[in-house]
Amino acid sequence: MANITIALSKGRIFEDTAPFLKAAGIVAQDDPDTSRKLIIATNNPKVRLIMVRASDVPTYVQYGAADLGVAGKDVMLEHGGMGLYQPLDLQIARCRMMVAVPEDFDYESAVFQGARLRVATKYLKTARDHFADKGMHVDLIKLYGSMELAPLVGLADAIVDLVSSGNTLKANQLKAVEEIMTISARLIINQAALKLKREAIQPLLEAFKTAIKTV
Ligand SMILES: Nc1ncnc2c1ncn2[C@@H]1O[C@H](COP(=O)(O)OP(=O)(O)OP(=O)(O)O)[C@@H](O)[C@H]1O
Ligand SMILES: O=P(O)(O)OC[C@H]1O[C@H](OP(=O)(O)OP(=O)(O)O)[C@H](O)[C@@H]1O
Repeated sequence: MANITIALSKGRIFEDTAPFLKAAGIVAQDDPDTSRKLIIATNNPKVRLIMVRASDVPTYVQYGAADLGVAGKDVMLEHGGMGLYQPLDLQIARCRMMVAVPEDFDYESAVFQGARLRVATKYLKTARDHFADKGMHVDLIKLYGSMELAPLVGLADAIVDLVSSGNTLKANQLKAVEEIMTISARLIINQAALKLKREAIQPLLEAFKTAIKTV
């Protein structure tokens, strides 16, 4: 069997992917949340995990530094998906991409009046497409995290960010005003690797597919 490298990010993607790996007979030898190792061996000497930033997962897989990976739809939309197969929606790390504003901001009126809003986000492509579809002119401000802060300190009128429980919005006196799309994480595969290492990858793919219903 060929050697297989799987790119994951620590935290929820690693935790939610672990049951799928287990279903394929793969168990990590270290916990990435406590270990500083970036390459993690598994019980299978032919399979290793690499731990990268969530938004870097598709890049590692695109260039073949990893054969497989797990990445959110949010990340895939920003990346573009070039050179990648996305055969499975694993239905993990589920959340929603939303537009949010301060609780006392009348978003409907602002949209109706054609106000030019400043929108802070990490998700430039998704936000650009969303507001273009609505025919709205917005000024996008790129941030790398903690978007919820931007409207509180006058950096932006609105944000585009992920929402799950809604607790982060609530804790910062923000409200969701539009859902852009639902988000979940996908298995991604390097297209060349799938052809060259099909024998090793196909059983993994099958195990992941079966596990979607049970995990
Ligand atoms: N609150 C949430 N609930 C459920 N899933 C989420 C939530 N926030 C993000 N996700 C999903 O989990 C993925 C990984 O999130 P994580 O917080 O680990 O990385 P990140 O901080 O968004 O990325 P990066 O480290 O590259 O900046 C996201 O790409 C998204 O698909
Ligand atoms: O609706 P909630 O359940 O409060 O979740 C929403 C929060 O979750 C994500 O951040 P995350 O916890 O991943 O922090 P990070 O982006 O800084 O890693 C997202 O960017 C929101 O801030």
